[in-house]
Amino acid sequence: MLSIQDKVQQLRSLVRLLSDASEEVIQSWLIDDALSNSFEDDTKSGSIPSHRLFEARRTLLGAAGMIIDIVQDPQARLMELAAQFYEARALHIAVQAGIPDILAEDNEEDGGEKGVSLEALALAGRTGINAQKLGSVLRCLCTAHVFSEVSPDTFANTPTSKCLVNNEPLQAWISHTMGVLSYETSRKLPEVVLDPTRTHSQAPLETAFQLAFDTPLSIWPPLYADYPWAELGDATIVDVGGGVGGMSLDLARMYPRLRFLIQDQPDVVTEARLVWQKEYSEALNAGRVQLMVHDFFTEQPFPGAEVYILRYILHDQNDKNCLKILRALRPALLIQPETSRILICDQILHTTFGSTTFPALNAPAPLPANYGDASRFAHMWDLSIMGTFTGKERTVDELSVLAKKAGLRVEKVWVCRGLVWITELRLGEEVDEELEEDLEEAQRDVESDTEVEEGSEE
Ligand SMILES: C[S@@+](CC[C@H](N)C(=O)[O-])C[C@H]1O[C@@H](n2cnc3c(N)ncnc32)[C@H](O)[C@@H]1O
Repeated sequence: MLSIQDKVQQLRSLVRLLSDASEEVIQSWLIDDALSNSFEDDTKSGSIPSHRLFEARRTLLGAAGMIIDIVQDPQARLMELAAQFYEARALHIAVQAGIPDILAEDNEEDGGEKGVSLEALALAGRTGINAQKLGSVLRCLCTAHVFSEVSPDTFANTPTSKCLVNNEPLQAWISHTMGVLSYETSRKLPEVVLDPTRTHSQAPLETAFQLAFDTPLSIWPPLYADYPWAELGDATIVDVGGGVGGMSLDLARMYPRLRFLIQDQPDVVTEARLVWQKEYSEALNAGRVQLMVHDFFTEQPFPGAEVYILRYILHDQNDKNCLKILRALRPALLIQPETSRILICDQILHTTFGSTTFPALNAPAPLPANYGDASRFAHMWDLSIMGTFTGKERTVDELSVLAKKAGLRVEKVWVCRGLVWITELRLGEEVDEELEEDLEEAQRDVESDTEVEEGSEE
């Protein structure tokens, strides 16, 4: 329990941090504006902030989150947290009803300042939603700055909701990926986490997703600026479990010298070929891009490449499967160990305690080591993954352990200015797999003996 003096000191130091970080943000805005690096664009999702702005923003968010925690009444804060899904539901509804687009359409000539009346929004040809209920939904979101009530019962877009206008991918992500898949999955999460049997299951098909959708099936649902791709010259990139090659397609367009080999399961490779024929047939016809069926749990058939990408692969898998995937890749690094690398592209989960292996990643005190509020989405996403795949987002310390067990090592964490970072692995010391398996088996024996003994005492 903090003494009043400690609280006073903490709050003062956080407010100073907030003020310094705000000044950094202002300076970045002014520099961007002077360089006419469209200020408007910087408020839109997807644009990459400067390193300075990225750092200042996460410091600001982390400090603001801590200030709220210190200042708010704990019971009120917990109640707010417990009910936060209503805000998310309001956003799902507003997007599903097409509110941002309607507000933009009706306000084209006056730049959106005047707003649209609730009555007009509720019309059958627009949303057809009861005006009073729509008002409650929109006011909930106004409170979170997503829309603004510019005069009584009249609403307009804000810079935040403008980001949704004509933005089909983001609208689909909010209304479908989050509003249906993740929301329904999250409803079943307590049933899995609190169930004495299900809580221990690592089976990919025994998650909250299967419960939520009453299905035995699984689902399979960017990083181009902050890794030195251009320095790779005409290197070959093997996109392991590359899907239809979305990441390779973007990189191939941006870096015309790079070559690609996309590997996936047979059906996906067939679909990938159609996608490439439509999107970038020249690369396919010139042999710059090749497609190949490969099961990533088996030894990599294309050794000696400079880069092996694993994007959104490991976070779908439990530790045992990750180890299999990494071990299957290790022999491919033996041919050119000084240049070959594995790039893991996933969110790096950062805890409030911080990393012990990569302390440079930790935020400076008094912020939580993960920049607190700046990391909230990563942790929510971790729960979403847990509910869907029995996979997990991992910390760099957890990835280091996996890498070591696979005879690899973490060379560097590339902090990309977005949600997904790149963890670069290089060849490490060979691990005696048999010895490792013996040790694991012995450990399992000890654990089961202990369970029996505990059981017999009861
Ligand atoms: C979440 S998707 C990621 C796709 C791609 N890396 C991306 O970032 O867009 C996972 C991919 O792994 C592929 N996959 C699943 N099991 C596989 C296996 N055993 N061998 C190869 N690919 C596999 C799936 O078909 C899917 O394309």
